[in-house]
Amino acid sequence: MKIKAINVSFGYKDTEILKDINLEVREGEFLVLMGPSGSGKSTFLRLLADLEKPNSGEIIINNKNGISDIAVVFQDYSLFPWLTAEENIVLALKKRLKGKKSKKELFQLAEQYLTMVQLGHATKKYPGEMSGGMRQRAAIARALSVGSDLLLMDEPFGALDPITRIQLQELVLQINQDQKKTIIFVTHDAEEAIMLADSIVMFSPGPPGKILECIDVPFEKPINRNELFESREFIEFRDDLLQLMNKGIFEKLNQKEAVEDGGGI
Ligand SMILES: Nc1ncnc2c1ncn2[C@@H]1O[C@H](COP(=O)(O)OP(=O)(O)OP(=O)(O)O)[C@@H](O)[C@H]1O
Repeated sequence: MKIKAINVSFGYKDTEILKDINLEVREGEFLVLMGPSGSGKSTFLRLLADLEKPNSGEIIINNKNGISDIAVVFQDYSLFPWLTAEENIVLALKKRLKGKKSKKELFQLAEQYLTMVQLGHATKKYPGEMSGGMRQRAAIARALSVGSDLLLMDEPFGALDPITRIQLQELVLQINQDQKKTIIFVTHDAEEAIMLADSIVMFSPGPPGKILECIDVPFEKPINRNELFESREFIEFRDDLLQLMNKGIFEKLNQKEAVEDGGGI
């Protein structure tokens, strides 16, 4: 799985949303996208998932399994509410396996995916009957069942309580490591970014959003969360990351004020 964005720009009508995005993602890499609201992170995921096309530039995704669908997990809405957990997964499997498996085999496979995310006990539950954490586990199982090497995740844990969030971070780290999936993950949370990422891409405030910097995370996995959070290296790294994000925001605010002052003359 190789992913490359070359001079990618994208906009709606008269607004440029992303400008000159150049990025290369290694096979098996856990890449985190950070940046202020409106910097185009979700839009960039939509481009990677082929839900939008760039206005210029090129996105190259070489999916070695030959799967054309790319799995996406959003903060919400990744499941059909009128289907049970297992039916949601069977639907994805049906699309992928196109008549190669019997109905019984599809349901068995769905159960395996749900067991993988510790939801083996909840196969018959509807999304509305599950907690937020369970829904996101099911959404991850559904995404895995698509069979793609690439998993795109758009603030998937933003609405979860801290303990569930930590449990699900561990789950995606395990998926990245054990199943060698390449993961591109959007978050606003610096600690989450550092825990998960091999590298972090910081977007500047849009529009148009640009890549401000690409930073390698210097902490070796597996990370002991408690030890890391108490270390000076971590605190300094996190503060630098937040400073980089704030620098972009302040520059943007200053530009805006300059334009408004100029406009008042
Ligand atoms: N369908 C659309 N039509 C026009 N503009 C849009 C559309 N979708 C998004 N935008 C604009 O594109 C810009 C980038 O939005 P996007 O959701 O990609 O940002 P983001 O960095 O993911 O933000 P957040 O962190 O708040 O999720 C925003 O200014 C948004 O208003």
